[in-house]
Amino acid sequence: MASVLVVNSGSSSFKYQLIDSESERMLATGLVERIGEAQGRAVHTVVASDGAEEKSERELPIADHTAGFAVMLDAIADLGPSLETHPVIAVGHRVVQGGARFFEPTVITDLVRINIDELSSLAPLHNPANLEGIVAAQKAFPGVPHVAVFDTAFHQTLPPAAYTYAIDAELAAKHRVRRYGFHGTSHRFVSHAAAEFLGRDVGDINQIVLHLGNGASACAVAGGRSVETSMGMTPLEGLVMGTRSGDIDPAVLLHLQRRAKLSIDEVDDLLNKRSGLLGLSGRGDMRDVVDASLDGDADAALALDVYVHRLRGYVGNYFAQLGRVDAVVFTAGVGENSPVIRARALEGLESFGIRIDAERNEARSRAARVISTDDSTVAVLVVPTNEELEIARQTLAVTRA
Ligand SMILES: Nc1ncnc2c1ncn2[C@@H]1O[C@H](COP(=O)(O)OP(=O)(O)O)[C@@H](O)[C@H]1O
Ligand SMILES: CC(=O)OP(=O)(O)O
Ligand SMILES: [Mg+2]
Repeated sequence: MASVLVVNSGSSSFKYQLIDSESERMLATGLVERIGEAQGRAVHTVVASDGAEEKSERELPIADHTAGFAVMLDAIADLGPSLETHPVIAVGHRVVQGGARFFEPTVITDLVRINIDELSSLAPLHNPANLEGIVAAQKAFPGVPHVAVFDTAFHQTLPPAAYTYAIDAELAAKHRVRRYGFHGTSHRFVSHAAAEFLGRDVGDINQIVLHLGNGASACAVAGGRSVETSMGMTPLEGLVMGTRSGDIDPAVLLHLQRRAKLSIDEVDDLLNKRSGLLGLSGRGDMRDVVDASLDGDADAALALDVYVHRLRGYVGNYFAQLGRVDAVVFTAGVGENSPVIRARALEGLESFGIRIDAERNEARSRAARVISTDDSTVAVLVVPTNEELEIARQTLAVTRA
């Protein structure tokens, strides 16, 4: 039974999944992290057909992504699954920025690699890392097609009114400054899964999808098409995130450069890596912020207030953009696991047709579920995302076409 390898590369880490190409079952998943540091770490989990998981962990220096792929291959050889029984027939890569060039999953040729590299200026934190993963994976699996699946692709349907920044039009066009939107693979997967759960045709309903992970974005999906989303030219715009500020008055950056004498790189680092929940509370992980707030930590409480305030603003905005909303859907780490954030995001919105059922919201489950009351006119759902499965599907679709 053939398999597809899905790779999601970050700057000093990559995550992977091996997925059976017929049954779509996850055969193994893993994480190689702290690449380039004195001590790296690799976690490999084999998933048996009954769902039982066997996890193993190694600490060792991992010089670069190529070395990381060798570590992954060793783990697979030592612990399974057997690549003789499950030969890898294609590799799917998450690529964050596809610009205005890539709207579809794309087989990676030399030219495509050059284009992804060239788009790095529009996603300086993500595309260089994605490319490193591609180069290393092509070395490790030379004989099979490699396919890039772009975070931006689902948002190709944004209307000009949603993707245009109100700045000098010529300058913007010259430097490709516009909103692209991200997390599209997740928004596509989740909006389709939500429609299926509701027994509705995705083309017939309007949804607000809230992808709340480390990175977070909201998406207004009308009839299966993205019509508005909260991330912009880069994944920095929009919601408050683990370490990213989200929306901010651009004049703040100018002020900090002039008055605090921060360099451009320091401002970049501040907004992307030292802001959001981390900047406000000293904690970037939502679980820690919620716990600290329950312990009476005032900074953590304010961080939550700011996070929820921004989120509610986007929900209201997208109600106005869509006119009619059939479902609000929570997904990703925070969206799937935090009843308190879900409740606070939508409390007091009865006049919008939203009523959360407290008991349903608190119930723990890994399956798609409804958390609104039966008389809520808008269905509120929790739908687990699965970007890797979506990437595997799109990868296979391209290679089979
Ligand atoms: N039970 C929980 N309550 C609140 N937040 C949670 C819970 N479980 C996970 N999270 C949060 O989810 C976030 C990670 O989401 P995830 O989608 O895995 O991120 P990413 O894929 O972007 O790395 C973290 O901030 C983590 O704290
Ligand atoms: C695009 C983006 O923000 O991705 P992530 O949430 O994985 O950081
Ligand atoms: Mg994620």
